[in-house]
Amino acid sequence: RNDLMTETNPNYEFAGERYTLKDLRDVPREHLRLTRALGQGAFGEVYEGLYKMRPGDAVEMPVAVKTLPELSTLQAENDFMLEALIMGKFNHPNIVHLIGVCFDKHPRYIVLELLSGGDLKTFLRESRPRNDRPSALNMKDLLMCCVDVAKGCKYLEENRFIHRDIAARNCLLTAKTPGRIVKIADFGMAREVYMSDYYRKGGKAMLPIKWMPPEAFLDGIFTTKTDVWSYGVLLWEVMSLGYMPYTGCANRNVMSLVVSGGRLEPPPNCPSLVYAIMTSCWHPEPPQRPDFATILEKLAGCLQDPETLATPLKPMIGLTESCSQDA
Ligand SMILES: C[C@@H](Oc1cc(-c2cccc(S(C)(=O)=O)c2)cnc1N)c1cc(F)ccc1N1NC=CN1
Repeated sequence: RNDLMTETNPNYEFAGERYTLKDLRDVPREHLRLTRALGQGAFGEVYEGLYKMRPGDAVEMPVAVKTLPELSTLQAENDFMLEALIMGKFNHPNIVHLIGVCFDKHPRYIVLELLSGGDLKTFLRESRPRNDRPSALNMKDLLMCCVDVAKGCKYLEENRFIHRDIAARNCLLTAKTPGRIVKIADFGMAREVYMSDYYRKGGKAMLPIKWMPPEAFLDGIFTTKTDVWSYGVLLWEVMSLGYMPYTGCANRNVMSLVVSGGRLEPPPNCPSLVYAIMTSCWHPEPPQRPDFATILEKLAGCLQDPETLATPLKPMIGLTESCSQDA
């Protein structure tokens, strides 16, 4: 544990305080049982598991375990540790809870609360109305998901933390059934699960271009208003029930489209009040974009508008190509 702290010694500043690894709860490896693989994460496999809180306990707590493979670079080790430090500092109902870490030896583990509803993008795609089954979701369900994510984003904004990768793929649900809560659950510029959403620009880090504002992909400028832009794209993902934004467009086409003022079209049946929030998040001038407190007020307005709530959900049938076809 200490050998990892020497070279780069990733101290972590959050809300004006400094933290290091010793602030994270140590989970004894022998109290952890990995049960099944959930999927490939950015670092290594992610497992579902059971954690015996106290040795004598009969009950075991379901957890998700991110693993770091033994053969990892020091950079990966530190990124992994930093992600644990980041998550360990947050304390909000709409942000995934870090239970602890096992960093005493390889493979290193990050132990998280298990959100058994799975990720938001998958949930939306599974919830699309089919002829044999009208959608199990209504407009209010969708808006409540958006409210949960906005509350998590507001907490990050208040703590001056820039997420850089707000997207449906990085949000999880406590359950698929009503009463579900959505949490922001990945802080590693996650290259989880949806590898294709990321774009390698100039060989540097993979970038989620379709969720980024111009000042970010042109000049590498990231502020809380970057997350506001991404949140607007997440709103579009939710209202389209999990479509890939700018469907069929290559990332470089999206960059030129967005720079020249092009924007995502409203998903079919998207209430105008909701589309208005999206477009306000996509203002070319970052300061002109709303903050998350304002976004929450606008969403509350949508939830009080009968016409908006009464809007039926319809899956995207014929998607209009929103980007120029030329290379
Ligand atoms: C790291 C991983 O964390 C979790 C995944 C699932 C989870 C993910 C998928 C399905 C189910 S389940 C048991 O409900 O079928 C639970 C449940 N809880 C977690 N804390 C994660 C966080 C995200 F924000 C997005 C995707 C993933 N992954 N990583 C690998 C697969 N998903």
